Amino acid sequence: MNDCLGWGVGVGMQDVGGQSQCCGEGRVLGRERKDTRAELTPCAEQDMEERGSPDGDPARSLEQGPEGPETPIQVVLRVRPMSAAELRRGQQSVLHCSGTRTLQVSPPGGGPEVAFRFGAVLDGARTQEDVFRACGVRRLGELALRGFSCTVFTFGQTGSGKTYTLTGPPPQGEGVPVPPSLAGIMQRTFAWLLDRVQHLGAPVTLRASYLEIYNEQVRDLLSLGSPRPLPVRWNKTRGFYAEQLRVVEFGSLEALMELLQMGLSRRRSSAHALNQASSRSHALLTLYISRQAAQQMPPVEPGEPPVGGKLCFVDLAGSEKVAASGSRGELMLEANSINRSLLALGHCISLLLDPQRKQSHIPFRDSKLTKLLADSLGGRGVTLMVACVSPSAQCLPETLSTLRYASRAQRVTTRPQAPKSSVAKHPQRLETEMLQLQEENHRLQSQLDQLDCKGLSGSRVAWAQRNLYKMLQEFMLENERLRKEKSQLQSSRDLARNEQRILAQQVRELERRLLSACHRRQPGPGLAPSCPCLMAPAPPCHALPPLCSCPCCHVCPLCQVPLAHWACLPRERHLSQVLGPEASGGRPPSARPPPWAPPCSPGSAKCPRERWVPPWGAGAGGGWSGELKGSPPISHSPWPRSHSDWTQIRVLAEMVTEEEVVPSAPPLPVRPPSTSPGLRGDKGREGGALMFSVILTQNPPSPGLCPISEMGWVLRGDF
Ligand SMILES: Nc1ncnc2c1ncn2[C@@H]1O[C@H](COP(=O)(O)OP(=O)(O)OP(=O)(O)O)[C@@H](O)[C@H]1O
Repeated sequence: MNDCLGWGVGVGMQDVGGQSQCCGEGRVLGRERKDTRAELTPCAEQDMEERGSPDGDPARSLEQGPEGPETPIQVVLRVRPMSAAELRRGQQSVLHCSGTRTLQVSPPGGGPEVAFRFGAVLDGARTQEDVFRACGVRRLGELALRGFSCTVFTFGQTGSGKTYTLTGPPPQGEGVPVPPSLAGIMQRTFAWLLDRVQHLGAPVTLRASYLEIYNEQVRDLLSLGSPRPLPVRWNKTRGFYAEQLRVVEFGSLEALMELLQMGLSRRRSSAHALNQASSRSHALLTLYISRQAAQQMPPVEPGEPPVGGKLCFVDLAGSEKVAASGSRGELMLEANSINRSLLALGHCISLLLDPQRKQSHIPFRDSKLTKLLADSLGGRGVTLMVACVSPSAQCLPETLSTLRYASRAQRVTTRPQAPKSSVAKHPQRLETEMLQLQEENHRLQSQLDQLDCKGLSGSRVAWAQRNLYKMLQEFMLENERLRKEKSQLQSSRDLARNEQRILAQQVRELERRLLSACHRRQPGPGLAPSCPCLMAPAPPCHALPPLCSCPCCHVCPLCQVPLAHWACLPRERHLSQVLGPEASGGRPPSARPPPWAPPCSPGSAKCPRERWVPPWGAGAGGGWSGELKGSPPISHSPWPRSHSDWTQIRVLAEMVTEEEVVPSAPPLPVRPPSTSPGLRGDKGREGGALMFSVILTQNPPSPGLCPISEMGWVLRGDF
């Protein structure tokens, strides 16, 4: 039997050496796909056909563009014979091959028959050699020699004959060789390839790698030491690949067979109810074929694929119902891992069927298996799938599942493309590629940054939320505290304003009384003071004769008691200091300095010998700098010259504040300031009443000139 499958990439059987190996009918598979796409088609008797090159030379196809034409995954169905155990149990066969491409399923109990159509259907009577030929693996080998990336993978439930199909039965005992007739597709392909290479007459370098995916870990079956997990990486030129995978160069069939045996012996397998030698991992053996002598080949950069084509054999672990296989413990874990990765593979295949989805995201990254098969399934490879099923009625559900899976897979297309030798690249193309790579690098970097931001923003958001909440709480407490403080300050301010108002009244009253006292001492015609509020004079007070009975005079200016009940105890002291002995009955203030007055030596020029005269009254020798607006200046000096002057100010200040005022240093006036703090008399209200204001600024023109300024005491108000 000749090879029976062909590929739309133009698997011309003109070989690399120019010899024709196989002639096909030249029917385009694209046209045939219409037939093969039908998942359930009426049975149609058709002989297995040889299909050769539809398009001729693949190199010509590649000239059509950067990517080859769309090529469907080829699917061959193999039905193994009933096993001895199944026959013993008297199980029926429910599968019947109808021609070379159609499988009929006859459910037990007389249900409706269903048929599946594939590229080739091989029943249990077919030999290993038949399978090898029917699968057209030699054509794949030719493509690999031309630089294409080709994959053969077996698929099916556990015990359906996948490993048998690819590598033949396991040895029956130690040292018992497997008969050559039972050799699987792989050994046959190896033999063909080595023979082919020998007859090429051109240098070819062959290398091999072998890995398994066991419990989602990639392990190197050809590693020098014990297999250890390998990371799966991706780059643009190579796609997904297992990093640090050992690639072994070989030059003979024996060497390659040894590598195969080495890998098979290392691969994980166990016994369960459905298979005595069940593979517990997916195994991938890859042959790298380079049309250059090893010496001519450029050194392989890390992450760079070996130059040339490749031929990959994938023996998938079987899907398994643990209830049926009776797997427990580790076996069950393995089964779960196997089923998960097969599910991911099936998902990718389903998505690849949708032409629109194919352009978008296919979740190859969902498992190591789909990563490593990404190029074979949806990329630039040429792919053959051998679906294996058991004919037993007991396996029918799994068999139907495999058939549906395979039917879907054969609708998946790839765009085979031969990798170019890096040395043959045109400089301009290299430059373009470099720019593309740089662009991609930037894009990936920005994606990574975004991911970082997102990834970090999640934790940062949580952190910020926690901290913001704490901060908010603190702010609320602070706010509450500030509110309380503010309301306290406001009430203090109101109190102070009240106090200030009262003090102002007191000062006014004092001024009036002082004025009255002065008038009494210096009586003159027509000088009787009139009340600023123009009311009639009030009855005499027990301390001072009130000037009037206006409301502003109803409070004692000294002790703030209503005048009618005035019993001001400190008035004597105040009055004696301010008004002199005539009013208080004691010593005059000038002769009796207050206790805070700075000491002065008798006879000193600065010693206040004269009696203090208020600015509004003529003084003998000293005076206050305050000016009486609207009146001629009374003071001889524009600035207080002596301690007594300041003393009087303090007395006034004390009377205003009702507190003792202690200057920090005695005043030493040197020169009059340009803008001096002072006591200004102002003619205030209508009616010509006298109003005075004391403005004591905190910024004296020169330090030391104003003791009150030095005290930092500021009083601003109307008197
Ligand atoms: N075509 C066949 N002819 C004869 N025996 C076969 C055939 N196919 C499979 N067998 C036998 O069936 C049993 C199971 O086969 P195999 O181990 O290849 O199944 P499998 O699909 O690889 O199972 P698993 O997925 O568990 O590894 C083996 O004993 C094998 O020799």
